[in-house]
Amino acid sequence: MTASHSETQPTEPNIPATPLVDTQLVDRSKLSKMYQHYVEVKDKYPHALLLYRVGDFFETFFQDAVTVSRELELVLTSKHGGEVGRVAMTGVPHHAWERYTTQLVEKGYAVVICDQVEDASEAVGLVKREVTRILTPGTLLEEGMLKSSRNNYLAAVVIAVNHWGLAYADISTGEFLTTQGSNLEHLTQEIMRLQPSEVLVPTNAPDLGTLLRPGETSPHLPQCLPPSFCYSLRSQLPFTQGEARSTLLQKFKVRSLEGLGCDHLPLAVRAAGGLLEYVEDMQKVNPVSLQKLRTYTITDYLIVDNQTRRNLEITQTVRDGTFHGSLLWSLDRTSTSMGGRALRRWLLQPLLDIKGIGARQDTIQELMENTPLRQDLRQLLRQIYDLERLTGRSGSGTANAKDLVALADSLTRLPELSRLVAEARSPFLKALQKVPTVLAELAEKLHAHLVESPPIHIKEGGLIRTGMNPQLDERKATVESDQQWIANLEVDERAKTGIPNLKVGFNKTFGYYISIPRSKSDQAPDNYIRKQTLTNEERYITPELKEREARILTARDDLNQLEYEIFVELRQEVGEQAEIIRHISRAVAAADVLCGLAELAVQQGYCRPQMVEGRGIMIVDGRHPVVEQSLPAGFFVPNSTQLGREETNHPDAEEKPDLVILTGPNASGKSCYLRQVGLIQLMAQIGSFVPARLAKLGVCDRIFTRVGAVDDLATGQSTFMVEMNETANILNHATAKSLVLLDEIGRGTATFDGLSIAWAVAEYIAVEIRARTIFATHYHELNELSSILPNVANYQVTVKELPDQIIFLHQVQPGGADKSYGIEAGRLAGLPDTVIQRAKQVMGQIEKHSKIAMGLRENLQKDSQ
Ligand SMILES: Nc1ncnc2c1ncn2[C@@H]1O[C@H](COP(=O)(O)OP(=O)(O)OP(=O)(O)O)[C@@H](O)[C@H]1O
Repeated sequence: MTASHSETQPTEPNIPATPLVDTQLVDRSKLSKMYQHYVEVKDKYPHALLLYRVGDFFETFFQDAVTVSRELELVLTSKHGGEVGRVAMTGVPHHAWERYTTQLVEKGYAVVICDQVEDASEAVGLVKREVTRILTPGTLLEEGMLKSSRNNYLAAVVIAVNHWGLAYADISTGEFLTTQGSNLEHLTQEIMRLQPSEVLVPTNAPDLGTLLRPGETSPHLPQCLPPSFCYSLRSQLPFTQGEARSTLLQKFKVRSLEGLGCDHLPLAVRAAGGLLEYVEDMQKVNPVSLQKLRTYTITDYLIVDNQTRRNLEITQTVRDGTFHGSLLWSLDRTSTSMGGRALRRWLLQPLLDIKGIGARQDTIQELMENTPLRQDLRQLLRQIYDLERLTGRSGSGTANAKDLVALADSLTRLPELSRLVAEARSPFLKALQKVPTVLAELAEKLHAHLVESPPIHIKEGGLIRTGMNPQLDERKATVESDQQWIANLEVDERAKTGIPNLKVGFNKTFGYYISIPRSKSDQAPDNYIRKQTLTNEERYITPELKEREARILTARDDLNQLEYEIFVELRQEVGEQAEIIRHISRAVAAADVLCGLAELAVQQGYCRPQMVEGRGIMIVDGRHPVVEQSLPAGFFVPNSTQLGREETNHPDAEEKPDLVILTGPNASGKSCYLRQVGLIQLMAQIGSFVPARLAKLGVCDRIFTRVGAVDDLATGQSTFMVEMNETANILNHATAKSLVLLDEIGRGTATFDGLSIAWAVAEYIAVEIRARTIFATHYHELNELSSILPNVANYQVTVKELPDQIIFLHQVQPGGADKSYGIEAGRLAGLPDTVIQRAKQVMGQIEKHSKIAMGLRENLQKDSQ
């Protein structure tokens, strides 16, 4: 398709550019027709970048041209816009729009695609154009724009003083959930967990519709919303109770919200209703099918705050933010994208409910014990494509024929899957035993209609098999006979003219033509009309050929059109079954996660942790799941853990401390041990088996970590202030059911301040909170606490000291380290000898005069008398 010539003035990049760049300031009456239309569309989408199809390009003008050229590093040029003169312009080839748009959307822009909807060659006057797609970071459907391994969430928040409602949806998979809470800090945490691509915020801002890109601020954005996301400022109206309620009732065709579980949650309703309205608004261009709204409660899950998620490197490493080296990386043995996404969701939302954990464990256990079942299942799962997203694209009318074939192939695997698990006993496998017959029928129908390997384009034919539709077959026969006619023509004309290398060819400009070498052109018969002369050939047409051509092209267009219509009908049928397909997809995803975890448990020798209601954490020979996989087999030194003193009348009321003071030289393995305990607990609460010989774990309500010292330059806070903020957060929120992992506290200030704070924090946790805690420190003075408080114990990571080196044993043993080896580490690192000697001298002096520990003990004993 090309635009009519009058529309595409040649661009002249070298012209000194003072082009017009603002659609608001331009005298519209002086714009040529196409630009007038452009500006009209732009008016409707003032906050999005408008990409406008002109010939083989998507072009953008005025202020958008400046933005697009800056963001995509494209040349900014200009074009004649009519009497007004030149307007700023930049463009991208039409076939590459997805690639360029992805970059813009990733940078936080909304993009509107205005495409030509009629063939430019047939257009009378201005080519007809319409908005065919609106893309915002949270409403993507295109396969190339989404990451298969993670959900792409659109969220909406409603805040009323200290209370909040949060809804979120993944348009590509249909997931739609809502919740509400009464602590704004929880809202922040929940948004951080979800990492939404776009968050809708109702405001009374004057610039409604604005999409704030990550880091951009607005006085209309509530403070509790973390700045690292895209926020879309929306009108308040759809978020009001009345509007939101009726949007939900209408959408889900229910009389009351009771069935959706949110009738008593007004803020959750408002957020969900507002989100739905936004999606429906988009839907005018691209329909989206969302699943039925589900309501959840954040306190039903283990709370892992952002700090802990980062410190425990759950989805990415701290050092360089990569997936490789994260917990998710080490656990992921899934076979499908749906399973990969589900595992990520589970890891970010571990369970509290022992029954729920048990159901997952039972499934893993069955799959571990039944190796053939596990292997066959993994084999079969690998043949299942992304049913969730394929269904989403079908429902929204963006799936192509290849997508439907992939979907049909995957649906065909489901009955095989259910036969495979027919004898299974565990809950997640049983869920696969019944596959609705309608899906097998649908798969059969799709396979029967669609050719095995259809083209990507759906309007150019070649999609539907012969024998499915008599009218289609008739049209195919006509086209085939026409093609045969053309083929015969070449043979006939060669015979007639005696020119052996005469050919019949086709191109877009001239249609069918007869080509003769120039040397033989004098032999061209009289009825040949010369159309084009090339270096070596002459091209002709004949009236007969042209007549036939018109017929052929019409017949082909008719055929393609009918194929397209049949395809769209099939696609709609898939869309109608979206709910059922997605239901089974969720079951497949869960089985895939568990099958992967079973495989992992077998490969790595994990054990099934016994989950209990009490506070005890008992791990025998635990290992760090990631470090272990990064080291050669057998190199990781396992270590055990005992934490969580039970009430004295409890049968398990043995000598388990609540708080462990962990000391040991630099690089001996303190941090590794600390994280290992957190990761084992977290893995256990997603239902996974754990890297240990034996484990008995009381369920935790929250895991807190305070690790390392990183300057938070973004918020301008010093290392020490970050540390204190994080510590304050822990002390204010931890409970006796929490697990607290502290790696160094008080190091960012003067030694005595630091030590005093560390001491007081440890004491407060052990005495007031009684959270299960491991406190790694270089302040050996803290070892004194264990002689004062009964629920504190000392552990150390041991090393072997040789005359000129230290051997790291990585073994955690009872007792406090009596030496810090810091000076030794400095010597090994190459500090000059004189500095080392002097340091030893100074240390000797300090130790001689230090009465910190003794003084504290005396005071505390006095206090307790
Ligand atoms: N149990 C173990 N088995 C084998 N190697 C281990 C073990 N624990 C730790 N390591 C190795 O030792 C390295 C140092 O461990 P880690 O960072 O935990 O030390 P650290 O005591 O916290 O040091 P620092 O006090 O300097 O922070 C790790 O990168 C890891 O490769």
